[in-house]
Amino acid sequence: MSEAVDFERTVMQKQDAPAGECVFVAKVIDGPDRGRTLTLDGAQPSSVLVGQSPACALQLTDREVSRRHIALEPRAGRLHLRDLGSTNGTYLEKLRIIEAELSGGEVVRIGSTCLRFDRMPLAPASAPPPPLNAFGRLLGASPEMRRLYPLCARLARASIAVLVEGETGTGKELLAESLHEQGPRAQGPFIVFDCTAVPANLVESELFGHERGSFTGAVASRRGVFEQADGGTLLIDEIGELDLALQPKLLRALERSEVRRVGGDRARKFDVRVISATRRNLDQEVQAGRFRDDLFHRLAVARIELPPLRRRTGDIPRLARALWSSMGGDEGELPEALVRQWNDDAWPGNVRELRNAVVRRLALGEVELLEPSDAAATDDAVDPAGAAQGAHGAHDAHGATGILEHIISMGLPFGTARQHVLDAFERRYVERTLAEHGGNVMRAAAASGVARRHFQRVKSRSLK
Ligand SMILES: Nc1ncnc2c1ncn2[C@@H]1O[C@H](COP(=O)(O)OP(=O)(O)OP(=O)(O)O)[C@@H](O)[C@H]1O
Repeated sequence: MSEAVDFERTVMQKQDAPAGECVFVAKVIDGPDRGRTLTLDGAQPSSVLVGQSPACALQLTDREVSRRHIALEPRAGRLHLRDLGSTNGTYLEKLRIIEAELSGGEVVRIGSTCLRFDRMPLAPASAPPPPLNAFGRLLGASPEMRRLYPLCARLARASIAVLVEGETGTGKELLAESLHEQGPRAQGPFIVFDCTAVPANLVESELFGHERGSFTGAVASRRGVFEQADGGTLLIDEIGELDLALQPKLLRALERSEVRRVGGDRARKFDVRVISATRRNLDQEVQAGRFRDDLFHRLAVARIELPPLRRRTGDIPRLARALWSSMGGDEGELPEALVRQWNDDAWPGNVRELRNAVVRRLALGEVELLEPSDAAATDDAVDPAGAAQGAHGAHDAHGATGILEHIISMGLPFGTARQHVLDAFERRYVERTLAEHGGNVMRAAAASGVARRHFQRVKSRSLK
């Protein structure tokens, strides 16, 4: 392979392929598994794998192929191919590739195996996705979301372990909760454990519980999240962050359906459905030896990958309007121009970021009405760095800077100007937090980290 050209990160894409409903067939045309095929019809819940591991949809015996070598995912008439950090690389003709958009007819080499990818029109018998606009509280009518719903419905009824994958803010927790709510365990508890939310030395006792005196600070016995979730569902969030040393203990607990509290000697049985979620690419984590293959199999009996918001065709305006109404906004008061602007934004924080934008708009309406050109002029003068931000970050900065500029330009004495800024901040903070918590003062106070009475006082003062 001396003549191969290596790229740091390469996205190959043929320009001439027509989009549309189709299936892709991957066929091994050379190598020890010659003749084997894999059909990808887009009905898969997430990307499918090719490699030596039993987790792979196309399992190869080729020793030069990594356990998880490539991932394949049909996307809008093309096949997205991703190398999963393989040892020997993935080659399209002589180019070593990291990612590629295939449109059919390509031959890809992994190890000593050659795969040919053919694209075929979808048989007419294949029905279009059913016209569902949501699964539980997870909204979205894009084809990318709709194709997940039938699987979600089936998984809700089952009790098998599910791994939910997706970027931050794509709704992994909401999906897990919806799976719980739509299934037979709905009456049981839904417990969320976030592997990043507690210090590393406490993760074990949070998961499995502890007995009194088992470590400094263990003043009382405590049930772990498995015991708490008994009869219901446990969401283990950010599973990719779980310390390698703890992974065998979790595996054992799942295999035996029992936990032993830290410092305890009695095994306690549990009846829990486990859903795990991750922002990381767990295939790559397994490949890199940071996540155990056996635990992965236990957790990922089924996999669902939530697409990023930017890939959900038509969902941004729909979600914006639905979120606006659900938070008490009057229909028709969300300006079309703003919805169009949002539709063009990238939303790296996905639905969470869009939701926050809607909340902000509801609470701060008139501030965000600043014309972008006026705001940009002000912003550049005050904060040159602001101009370098992405469209979204810049937009965020304009609101705050706009208020400050406005107050400063009033020519008030320092003390009075500062008081105005504080008043404006308090008013907007209270409005926004209340809007985020459906007007419930108790929950808004808890989210703000202050006592309810204090929050109520600030609210009375600032919203009078
Ligand atoms: N499809 C959706 N419909 C309605 N609301 C959604 C949807 N997806 C996400 N949300 C909302 O966006 C916010 C973020 O969702 P969630 O916490 O489930 O994302 P996540 O993928 O678990 O994020 P993270 O990886 O950062 O933990 C929540 O307020 C959730 O209710």
